[in-house]
Amino acid sequence: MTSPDLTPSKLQARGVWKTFGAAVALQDVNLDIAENAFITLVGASGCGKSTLLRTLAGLEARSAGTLTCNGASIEGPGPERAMVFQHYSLYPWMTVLENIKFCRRLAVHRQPHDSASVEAAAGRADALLRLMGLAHVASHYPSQLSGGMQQRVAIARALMSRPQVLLMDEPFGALDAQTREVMHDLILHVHRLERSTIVFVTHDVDEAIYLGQQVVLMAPRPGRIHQIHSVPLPAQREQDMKLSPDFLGLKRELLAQIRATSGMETDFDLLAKLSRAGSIDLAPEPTAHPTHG
Ligand SMILES: Nc1ncnc2c1ncn2[C@@H]1O[C@H](COP(=O)(O)OP(=O)(O)OP(=O)(O)O)[C@@H](O)[C@H]1O
Repeated sequence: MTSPDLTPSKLQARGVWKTFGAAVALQDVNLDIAENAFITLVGASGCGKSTLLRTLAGLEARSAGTLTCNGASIEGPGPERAMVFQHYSLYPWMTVLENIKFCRRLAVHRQPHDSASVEAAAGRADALLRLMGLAHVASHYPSQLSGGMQQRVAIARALMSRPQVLLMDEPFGALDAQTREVMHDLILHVHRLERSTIVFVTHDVDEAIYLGQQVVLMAPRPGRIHQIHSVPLPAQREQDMKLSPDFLGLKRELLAQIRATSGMETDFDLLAKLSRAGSIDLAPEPTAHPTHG
């Protein structure tokens, strides 16, 4: 993860802390994210994944340390960084196309613009509609779309201003398993095409491995980076790879680390404990066979 000094990181954290009163959400976070990387953040609930993402977005101020994008200190949101949330946050009274163009419209109002820039924006919106498979619903309203479609609109909207960095907070968390798989391949395609740097938060270890070139495993109380794993899979992902020994080996290791760092008990641990306490008997009673005399 650490880049040589000659190729500066796109995003860099040095000694970053974030506290909420007595709670330490981030403890001494150091991270280098290279340009065009796809990084996933995974870990038990409360380990600081969202807080780290929000500080990178500039939505949350850090308590200590330095955080840079392109070498410049992050002191708030910026046009080079876009965020996608789990809940689609679309404007219900706008069509799909209007939603996608909306952020761009805000930006244009801040700058002098000419017909060429407006035309370029229209071309970009059309290209994103096609890329995200939304061309046939351009004039629909969000309530007429499935959850997966709504999230595609939210991603297209985030991409409209050509951000260099896409920060995604459990964007597929509310989708069903099949839709998630489609979205995984779509976001990998978007990453290849747009050449953006993506930081993606998830609870789901399979999702973290399938999408990430590197998986940053975080641990709670205090929130911190536990270990950074490189994903030993070919760059061009295919769904079948989820059954490969490399995938399953990393999955096993990540799950064990999440359990160990969170003090989480599996259902089996809990059953074993109850059994030892005498509250439950796991061993089946030997069945008494009727004797036929
Ligand atoms: N605004 C806030 N005020 C107080 N405490 C907060 C706030 N935001 C986060 N925290 C605390 O900081 C810690 C990290 O929270 P965070 O939401 O970043 O974790 P997470 O790994 O994203 O969790 P989850 O996976 O459950 O979303 C938690 O203990 C949380 O309670």
